Amino acid sequence: MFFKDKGATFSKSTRSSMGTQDLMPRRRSQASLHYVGLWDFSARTEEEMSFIKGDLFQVSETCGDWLKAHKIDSFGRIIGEGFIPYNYVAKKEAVEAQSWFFETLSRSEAVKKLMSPTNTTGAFLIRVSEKQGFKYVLSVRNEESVKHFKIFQNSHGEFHLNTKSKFKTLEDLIEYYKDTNLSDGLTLTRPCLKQEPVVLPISTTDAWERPRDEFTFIRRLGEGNFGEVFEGLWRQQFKVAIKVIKQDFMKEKDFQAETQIMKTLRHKHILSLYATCSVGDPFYIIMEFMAKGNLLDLVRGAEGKFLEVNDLIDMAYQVADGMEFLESKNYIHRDLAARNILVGEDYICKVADFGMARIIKDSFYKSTSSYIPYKWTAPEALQYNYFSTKSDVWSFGILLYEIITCGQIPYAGMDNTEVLAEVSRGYRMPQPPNCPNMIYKIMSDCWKTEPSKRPTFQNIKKQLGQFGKYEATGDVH
Ligand SMILES: Nc1ncnc2c1ncn2[C@@H]1O[C@H](COP(=O)(O)OP(=O)(O)OP(=O)(O)O)[C@@H](O)[C@H]1O
Repeated sequence: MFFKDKGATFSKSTRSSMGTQDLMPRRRSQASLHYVGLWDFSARTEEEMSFIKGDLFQVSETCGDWLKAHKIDSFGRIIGEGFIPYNYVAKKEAVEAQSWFFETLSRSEAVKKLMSPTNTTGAFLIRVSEKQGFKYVLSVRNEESVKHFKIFQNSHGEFHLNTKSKFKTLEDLIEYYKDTNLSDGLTLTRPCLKQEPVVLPISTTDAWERPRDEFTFIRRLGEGNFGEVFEGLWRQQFKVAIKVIKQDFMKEKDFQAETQIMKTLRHKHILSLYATCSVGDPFYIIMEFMAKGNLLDLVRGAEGKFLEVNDLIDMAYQVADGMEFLESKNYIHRDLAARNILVGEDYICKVADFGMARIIKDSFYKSTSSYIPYKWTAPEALQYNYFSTKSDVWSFGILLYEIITCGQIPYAGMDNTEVLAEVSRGYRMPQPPNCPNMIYKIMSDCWKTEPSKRPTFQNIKKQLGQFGKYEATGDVH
């Protein structure tokens, strides 16, 4: 039993199951931090704790996606304890608890959220920017478009859009621009509506290896070299993607080890792996479902025609963000390409299919040339099987080419053998029409023969982050 008595410690089994998430970077002691519930949450197990919006908590520890917390009343007395999902709460009195604060959100995600039919002109949100020189961006709906304003912070900690009007807090800035013209008569009205976050059906104590009968197949989404992918439901309630891999292709002994690592790689721009079914044939890999499918089909299709260069670069930025994370974990993808980037609602892009190369039998992956993505693979990887983060950087250059050309096949008209021969002789694809010089420069740097001369993903992300149009208000900063 857990949490029946106030002050009870977590049971051994709970702790050991948390151990699977110990590798996650988020686990740390959080003694006495106060949190507030943003949504109602119903506990599904004894370890979890139900709460309603507005409830207060003291969080003592973070364990992956869960917080170990005490519920407190307005006098600070403990009235309950258990695990709560991190995305249902925020630090009290912190900007995170505000309805208009959306944390790290890319430009295209902000646009999609604000353009949803539930919002009208003046709907706004504040998002965190990783770009240099400013920390926050104010994104505001203006009829059928969205305007983005940089929020600067001076050495006194004051926030401002221009040099005239400065504010102690972001709340003050928002109140001011509810009555004051931002640009062209635009003022702030209501915060952009937030969607309730999703909680995994898996609890803190469940194992990652799941019985097959927990999954129902809905429809086939596509087929790759090593199996099919289906949209499905987990325990009849939670939408997932199920990758079905035939055992013939699978290096069984590496499967558990590799998927174990993949499960710990949690990042906004990395596709989440939820569970596996590896008892019997075929194997299932249960993943996050991405409503808009793969990036290559998206940029080639009808929606691609409406995407502007800024939107395309924003997608590349998101991929670079995910890859920077894998780079920081020294994790090599080996098959980075637009077909392996998946796109969700709000155009969020996530790097997928990482680690697959390691769980597919070498006889299929290496010696069968039709499975080798020649046009995406760095020369040293093709010739000497030398894969590294820098060979991923090479592939990113090709992916950037695919994105900016809305899905053209790289090295058009050349077959695999010609590509290898030409690239080894120093040939590189020319600058595509409509490709900004700075983007072509990044591509060319990714394709340097000497791997160490190629940029890091951290650097690529920084360069891509320089792009983006911002509005000016009043006295331009
Ligand atoms: N998590 C997911 N959510 C939504 N659609 C997905 C998901 N995973 C895959 N798909 C769809 O299924 C298709 C096939 O995926 P799969 O990973 O098997 O093949 P691939 O990436 O095209 O090729 P391969 O992995 O064999 O090199 C994808 O192109 C994509 O459109």
